[in-house]
Amino acid sequence: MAKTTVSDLDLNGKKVLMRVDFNVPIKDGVVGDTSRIVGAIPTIKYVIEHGGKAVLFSHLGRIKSEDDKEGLSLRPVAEKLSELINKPVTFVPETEGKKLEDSVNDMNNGDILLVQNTRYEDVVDGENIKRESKNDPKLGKYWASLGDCFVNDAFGTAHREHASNVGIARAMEANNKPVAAGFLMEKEIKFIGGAVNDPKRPFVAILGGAKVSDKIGVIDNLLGKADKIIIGGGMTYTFYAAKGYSIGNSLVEKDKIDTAKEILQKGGDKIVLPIDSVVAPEFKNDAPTEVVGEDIPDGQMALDIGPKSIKLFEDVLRDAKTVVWNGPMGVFEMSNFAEGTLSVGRFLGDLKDATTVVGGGDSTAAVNQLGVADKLSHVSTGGGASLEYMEGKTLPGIASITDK
Ligand SMILES: Nc1ncnc2c1ncn2[C@@H]1O[C@H](COP(=O)(O)OP(=O)(O)O)[C@@H](O)[C@H]1O
Ligand SMILES: O=C(OP(=O)(O)O)[C@H](O)COP(=O)(O)O
Ligand SMILES: [Mg+2]
Repeated sequence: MAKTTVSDLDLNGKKVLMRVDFNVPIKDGVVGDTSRIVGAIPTIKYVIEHGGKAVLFSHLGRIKSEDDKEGLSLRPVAEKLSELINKPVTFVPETEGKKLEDSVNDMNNGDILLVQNTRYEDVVDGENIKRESKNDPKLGKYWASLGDCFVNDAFGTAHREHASNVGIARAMEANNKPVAAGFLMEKEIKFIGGAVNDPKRPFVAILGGAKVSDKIGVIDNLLGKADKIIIGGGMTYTFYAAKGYSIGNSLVEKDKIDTAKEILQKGGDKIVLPIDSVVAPEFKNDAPTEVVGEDIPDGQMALDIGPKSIKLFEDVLRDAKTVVWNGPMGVFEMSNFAEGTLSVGRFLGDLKDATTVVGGGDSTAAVNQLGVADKLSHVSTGGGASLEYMEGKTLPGIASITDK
């Protein structure tokens, strides 16, 4: 890679600002899947073992109001990191101010500090101003002023142009301070880059999850590359709406229905949609469930693909030689809506002679829950990031790392 990496830096005694992607599943204050934390540990260890002071930044979830903040504190992640790396981790519950500055200045070589969720800066005094997510240059400049160099190891966030990745990098470069990639970033770029260049065919992409408007655009590009594109999960119902099916209270992004129509027209029978769904009247694991066909009844929401869809998808995947999967097939965090996701994961684990790539914070959690991660070719910490990288897009998080 023609990018500066952490091993090119002089770290001894330096305040090393690091962007990591610790956007991990948390339920009732307890961290679920730890892949993204574990993934960043080699770089963190390298920094502290070379005498650096590691100052970590990450986002967690999406903050739209003051009420979102408490449940999206990074404190449980600091505790989990400390347990996994077997060292104390200082957590600073603020994203700016004297306490943060003093805490950084008080660090000794080899210390680790985690700053509060960078998206706390999206809502200031109750106003949703998106300082972090819209990359307010003043914020990047402020954070950059806290350190001597910047290491970006957040591959999962590389498709975002935010203050805590691109903003810090630009401000650092403006002051002639180094900006480098971490080892996870390096590893992901190497693998994802090769995964779909000249793929062995049939090449099947599976797209699900909940980030419909983010990821629907990728399908258009994948149409030119993949032999089949399976749509599942929350992505399904925007396509159902485009086909004129009723969708009840299922997840839908209305302003993407036209995009879905265009994709269906262009893709023809390349696009494979679920033919049945598990529905419930409420977003709750103990709500009564029912399997329905392509029309979702009023008052019901579709929370998983049904058994016929699982069979259909398996038939499409059976001969595949390359499979790329991002986004769960249902709300797998609730056991009654997990079967679709777990079945697809199991099937991929058993596919013979195929390159299988699974990406995304939540999809990774699902394959780890199943214990099939070892049977896959690559499990990526990035969902949206790996999809956009495969499309051949320049990811802002990567572009902002200094060229060698
Ligand atoms: N039918 C559905 N309705 C609502 N949410 C869904 C549905 N299917 C999947 N999801 C949700 O999608 C989320 C994951 O989506 P996403 O973040 O795009 O995937 P990844 O993290 O793997 O990239 C999960 O939290 C899951 O509960
Ligand atoms: O979890 C993430 O992406 P993913 O859900 O596509 O795997 C990244 O941390 C990016 O999060 P964002 O989509 O809220 O910017
Ligand atoms: Mg996710």
